[in-house]
Amino acid sequence: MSERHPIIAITGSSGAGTSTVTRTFENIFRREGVTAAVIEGDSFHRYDRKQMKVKAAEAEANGNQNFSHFGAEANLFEEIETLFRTYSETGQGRSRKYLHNAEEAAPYKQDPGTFTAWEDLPAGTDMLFYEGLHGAVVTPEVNVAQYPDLLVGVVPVINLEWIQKLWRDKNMRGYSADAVTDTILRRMPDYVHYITPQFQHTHVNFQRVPIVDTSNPFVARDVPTADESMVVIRFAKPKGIDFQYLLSMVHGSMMSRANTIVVPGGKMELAMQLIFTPFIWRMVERKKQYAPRVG
Ligand SMILES: Nc1ncnc2c1ncn2[C@@H]1O[C@H](COP(=O)(O)OP(=O)(O)OP(=O)(O)O)[C@@H](O)[C@H]1O
Ligand SMILES: O=C(CO)[C@H](O)[C@H](O)COP(=O)(O)O
Repeated sequence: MSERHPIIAITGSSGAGTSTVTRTFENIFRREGVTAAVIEGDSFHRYDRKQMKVKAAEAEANGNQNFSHFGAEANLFEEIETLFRTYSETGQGRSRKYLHNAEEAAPYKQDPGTFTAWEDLPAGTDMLFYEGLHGAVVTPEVNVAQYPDLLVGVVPVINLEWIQKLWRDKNMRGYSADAVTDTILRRMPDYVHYITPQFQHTHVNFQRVPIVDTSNPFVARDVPTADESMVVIRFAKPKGIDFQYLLSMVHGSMMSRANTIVVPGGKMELAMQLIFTPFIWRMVERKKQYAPRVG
């Protein structure tokens, strides 16, 4: 935790919706005049696409069919921890990008599936914003979860997560349904060991729940829309959260537990704005108290 150089981390599986949530935060940042250094978790994969194929084949030859982008061996957990620690102490650090498709790769004149060079973060940012797979990872070797001042989990129920992943990987990244299904299967042990345990460290979880039948995600043609879903929002420490205010502002919301509010899917962005804008105000205020005084 750092008053001077705060960190927000949005953590979730592939296709969970962390990029979608990031756009909501970017709107809040723009409105509130906050500059954030935005980090994409995929840039902390250990291998580029070609190397990953080789490593997966080697693992398979040694009897491991579950080598995956969710696990410790295929990611640079230490570097994520170092980035968070360095930023919280100094407001600086290094990042790069993983270029998923031709569109992302074109501006860099690189091939899809490669990394850009490591670069220093821009100077003078108000906060670090991480979005990706491992923002709250804890293993015997690393503890990434100890650093963020605000740690948000994005976790649709699993059938919806798979539908979202299948839709995005087919339509935006050019993979076949069979290839995505194989990836989901290969990643399952790492999903259980590295992805889900993070949600016990997060401060707030957003769980999208469809209210239409998603019983066979592998044949679904469309992602259930916002109107076809509800969002369960759970606060690890509800003290200080003004639920009455949220209930009055978000039409159609209700409490399902003392620390859990449920909102219609179409109100997720509004709920996020109402919940997170005051957090960001407080972070900016605390940061200002530490700013060197001029004159
Ligand atoms: N709240 C939402 N309402 C409707 N659809 C959503 C919502 N969130 C995500 N989706 C759908 O899920 C797809 C995946 O979302 P997104 O790209 O945000 O995932 P991600 O977690 O960033 O994945 P990755 O980390 O692999 O890039 C989107 O293309 C969109 O179709
Ligand atoms: O979304 C992902 C993880 O969050 C991707 O699966 C990962 O970044 C690897 O991408 P690719 O298999 O296309 O090289």
